[in-house]
Amino acid sequence: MTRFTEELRIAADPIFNAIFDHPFVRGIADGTLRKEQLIHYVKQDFEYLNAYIRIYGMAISKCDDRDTMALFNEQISFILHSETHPHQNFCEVAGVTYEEMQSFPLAPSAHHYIRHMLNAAHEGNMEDIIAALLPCPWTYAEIGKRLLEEVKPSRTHKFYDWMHFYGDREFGITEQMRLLLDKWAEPLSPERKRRLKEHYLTSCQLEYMFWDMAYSLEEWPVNAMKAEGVGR
Ligand SMILES: Cc1ncc(CN)c(N)n1
Repeated sequence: MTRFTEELRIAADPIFNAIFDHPFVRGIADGTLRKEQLIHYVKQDFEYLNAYIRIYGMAISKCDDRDTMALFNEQISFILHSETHPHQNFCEVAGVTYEEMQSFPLAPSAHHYIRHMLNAAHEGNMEDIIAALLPCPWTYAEIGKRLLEEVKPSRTHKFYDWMHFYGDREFGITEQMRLLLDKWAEPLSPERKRRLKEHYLTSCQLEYMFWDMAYSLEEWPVNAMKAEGVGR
């Protein structure tokens, strides 16, 4: 029998392919990203990962077993203490400090993505939360692995650390989340499974939009938020 999460991955294949071909991901491969694009990405991703941590916290509040609590707790720690490294890589290439990149208002696509995950967490159960969170590690694990295979970066490649960080690691958490989602989805009705697929595919689309936001330096249409420091 096909795993539920395998069905999700198959349905998302065109989105994964569009992400691999996106100019930001191509720019990591050939080292051609501009300073402003790296800066926009880090500012937005810092806020995105803060939200992701909070959503793990919401998931813990709905948990009734210690193993799952421990998994989410480890992941929070991983984001806080390790996922700073790929950000540092982008900051070094852009010639800025990480501290300067923190606490900026959200751009529209980052805002949309965070609100989508928060909605799933507020309105749904554990399986809704995992379905919305899963594309985050899964897409990056595949991007990292593909880039390592394609580029075979030498130590002097600008984004050597970024590629190794994601290419070497993220399949572990992806597989652990997949096992949970497969288990929780198994007894559910076709209607509920459709809803989970919708959460997952929407997050995949928003992963694409996040890359696009960073590449195009996306901002709100009227510049009235930045000056006020609002928009999170
Ligand atoms: C938007 C986004 N998606 C995924 C990842 C990888 N954890 C990330 N850092 N940022």
